[in-house]
Amino acid sequence: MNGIALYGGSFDPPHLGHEAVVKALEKLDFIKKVIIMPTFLNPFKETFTAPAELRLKWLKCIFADDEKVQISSFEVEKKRKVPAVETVKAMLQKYDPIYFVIGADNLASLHKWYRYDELKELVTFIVASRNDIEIPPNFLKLQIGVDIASSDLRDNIDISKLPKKCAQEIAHYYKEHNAKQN
Ligand SMILES: Nc1ncnc2c1ncn2[C@@H]1O[C@H](COP(=O)(O)OP(=O)(O)OP(=O)(O)O)[C@@H](O)[C@H]1O
Ligand SMILES: O=C(O)c1ccc[n+]([C@@H]2O[C@H](COP(=O)([O-])O)[C@@H](O)[C@H]2O)c1
Repeated sequence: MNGIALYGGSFDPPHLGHEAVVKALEKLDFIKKVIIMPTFLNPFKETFTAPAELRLKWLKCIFADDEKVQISSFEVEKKRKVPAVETVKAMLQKYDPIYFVIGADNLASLHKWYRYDELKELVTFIVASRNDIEIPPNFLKLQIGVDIASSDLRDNIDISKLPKKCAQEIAHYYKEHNAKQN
């Protein structure tokens, strides 16, 4: 079976940092496909700004011409918080091995993820560098140097930090739904 990178995230909104992670993954010769998995809601979060269906649509638009990328609606369709271990078990029915991709900021809470001891036996983690956070040597490291965060964009949308495709639509949505401005 083929090895895939499973890249989960809120993508609220998707930005150039996410695109850089995907492009870097595509350069790895052991990755045949990148599956982007937008959350309905991150298990550790209580809210989102853009609804899941919209975030899913934007990701499909951004990566429409990228044959190595697939956007999965698996978690969005569940309409609830889905722990990574549940998604991974479902994806393992079709793909093996699975490389689970996270940004380095997620390392601090990784041990608190639902059934982490089980999850870590099922996948190999690839950790994208971010903000000089140290990545322990037992993780595969992906060098990314894009200092952009969705939380900043939700506060202050900046079209130059969004992937070109669909940038106008995404920017328009966050301008309309910015809690700080409204
Ligand atoms: N600029 C970046 N460089 C490297 N990894 C990133 C970057 N932005 C996001 N990631 C990683 O991609 C995944 C999805 O990110 P997410 O959708 O949460 O965006 P975010 O910018 O981290 O959002 P927020 O600011 O709300 O935390 C996470 O694992 C995150 O750590
Ligand atoms: O499984 C868990 O308990 C768990 C807890 C927190 C985050 N995650 C996953 O981490 C990924 C990144 O989330 P985010 O919100 O930082 O983009 C996403 O796929 C989440 O479902 C998973």
